[in-house]
Order: sequence, then C-alpha cells, then structure tokens
Amino acid sequence: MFKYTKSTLQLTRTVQRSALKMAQSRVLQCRMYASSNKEAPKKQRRSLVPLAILGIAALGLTYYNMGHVSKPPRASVDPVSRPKKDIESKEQPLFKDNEISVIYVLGGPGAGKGTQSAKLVKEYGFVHLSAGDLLRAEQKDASSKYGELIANYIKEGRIVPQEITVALLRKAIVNNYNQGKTKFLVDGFPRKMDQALAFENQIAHGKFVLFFQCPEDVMLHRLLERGKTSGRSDDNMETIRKRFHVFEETSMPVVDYFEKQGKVLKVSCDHPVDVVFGQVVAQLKKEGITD
Ligand SMILES: Nc1ncnc2c1ncn2[C@@H]1O[C@H](COP(=O)(O)OP(=O)(O)OP(=O)(O)O)[C@@H](O)[C@H]1O
Ligand SMILES: O=c1ccn([C@@H]2O[C@H](COP(=O)(O)O)[C@@H](O)[C@H]2O)c(=O)[nH]1
Repeated sequence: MFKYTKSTLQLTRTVQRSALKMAQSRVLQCRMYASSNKEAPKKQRRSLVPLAILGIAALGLTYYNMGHVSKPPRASVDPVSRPKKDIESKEQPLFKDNEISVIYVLGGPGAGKGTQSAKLVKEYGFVHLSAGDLLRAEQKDASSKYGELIANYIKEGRIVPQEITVALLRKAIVNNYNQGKTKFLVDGFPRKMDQALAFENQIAHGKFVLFFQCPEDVMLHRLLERGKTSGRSDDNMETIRKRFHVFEETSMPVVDYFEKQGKVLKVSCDHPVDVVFGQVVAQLKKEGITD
C-alpha cells in the first residue's frame, strides 16, 4: 500500500505538471485568437478536452493523496541487525525453511496458548515468542515511541499495526538464532492476514499452526479468573468481548488460510492442562516435530 501511495504521489505530480503546461499553451492560443479578433475554430475548442481531462485527473489524484499520504508508524525496533543473507534477495524471507522451524500457536483469547507453549519449552526446548508479551514489553519500554499506541490498541482488543509486531518478532528471532536456537513457537500470531503475509514473505514460512479450539464460555471464565491477578488492561468483560469479536472476524480467516495449505493441527482445549498437552505432543509427533 505504501509503495502504491508513493507512486501515486509521483503520478499526481506528473499529471499536475502536464495539466499546467497544457493550460499555459492553451492560454497563449486564446490570447492569440483574442488579439486577432477571431473566434477560436472548432478544432481548437475540441483540443481543450484533453486539458479538462488532465485537470480532473490532477484534482482527483490530489484528493486521493490527501487521504493516503500519512504513513503508519515504523516500529522503534526497526532496523535490526540482520544476518548477511537478508540483503541477498528481497524476495526471499530472512530464513530459509531448513534454517529455522516456526510453529504458530493460535486460538481464542484464554484458550491456553501461553500455558501449553510454556510446557513445550520445558519438554522440547522450543523458544516461546508471544506476540502479546513482546508488545507489552515494548509498551513498557520508556524509549519506545509506540508505548501509547500499543497500550490503546491492547485496551481496545484491536490488532496493533503489523509493522510493529513483525519487527519485534524479527528482532527476537534473529537474537535467538544468533545464539543457536532454531525452533520457535510464535504464540498469538499471526492474528490478521496482513501479519501472516508480511511474516511469511519477510521472515520465515510457518511449518504448522497449533490451533487451540475452545468454547467461548470456557475462555471467558478463564480470562475473568486470570483478570483477578494478571493486571492486564484487557482481562475485563468489556475488552474480552471485543477480543472475541476480533478473533472471529480477523483471526479465523488466518486459520482458514493455513488450513487450506494443510498446516493446521487442531487441539481441543476444554480439558485439564495435562490432557491438552497430551494432544499437543501427539499432534507434533505425528508430524515428526517431536520424538
Ligand atoms: N486447560 C486448562 N484448564 C484450565 N485452565 C487453564 C487451562 N489452560 C490455561 N488455563 C488458564 O486459563 C488462563 C488463560 O490461559 P493462557 O494465558 O495460557 O491463555 P492464552 O490463550 O495464552 O490467552 P491470551 O491469548 O489471552 O494470552 C490462565 O489463567 C491459565 O492458567
Ligand atoms: O500479533 C498481535 C498479538 C497481540 N496483539 C495485541 O495484544 C493483545 C493481547 O494479546 P495476547 O496474545 O492475548 O497476549 C491482543 O488483544 C492485541 O490487542 C496484537 O495487536 N497483535
């Protein structure tokens, strides 16, 4: 979208310049007819049509740009130090499929993604990267210019602009990779299609989605319980309702997208923690991810 906006700005300038030039030459012609007291011939009047079209195009493009020039914020974490291969090709994600394994962990708010991810870290040595945790840390970082923006999005249960979250994840993955870690659980991400595409194009392809299915009333109960001690600005009835809505409307299409690629491993999470974990391990074993 931003490349497009940049090119429409250039186009606008070109059209404006052409319209101006043409207008100047038409004014000159009109003056010539006026001074010779002749009526402009029909052909000359017709030649005003392209000028009118150019004028309308210039006005239209100017109006369009007025609504699109503001760029979204770039994450304060950007740019990060990238491995050399990052600059080899802009078309390739930062990491090739044989360099790191990324498993996305998705499910409704309170489905138990964090709880199960922590168990996988302990038992199988994954690196757990929770997009929500990364955003909350960035929010608390006094040097970040996005603290307030992130706080507002989280309080409203909305999805923070993908540039910020993708940059935070990239930084965390690169840091861990540079320490020899290659297995990542990316928890609570991607929960919007633009995030999914940005991450897959720029960073790495997800191997699987571990998808936690959970009835809404169970998730609501868990979140309200968690809210008694979590201190989270979004663990309250009003925001939870918004988060459920965003999950259905915005995040489920992401699950469907990966489902079509045969990458979704489903787990039913309305069971005790260890029972859910048994399903998780069974699913990963089936795919040869854990032994
Ligand atoms: N299987 C389970 N049975 C009962 N309680 C659970 C279970 N799994 C998690 N919980 C509890 O539910 C709450 C939410 O769990 P958790 O934080 O893991 O969910 P989440 O999906 O990561 O949530 P969010 O998306 O809001 O971060 C926690 O208080 C956790 O202890
Ligand atoms: O990719 C993401 C992940 C999270 N958010 C925001 O954070 C909160 C909390 O996320 P949890 O996974 O429940 O910790 C979420 O409601 C979003 O507001 C985000 O914007 N993008």
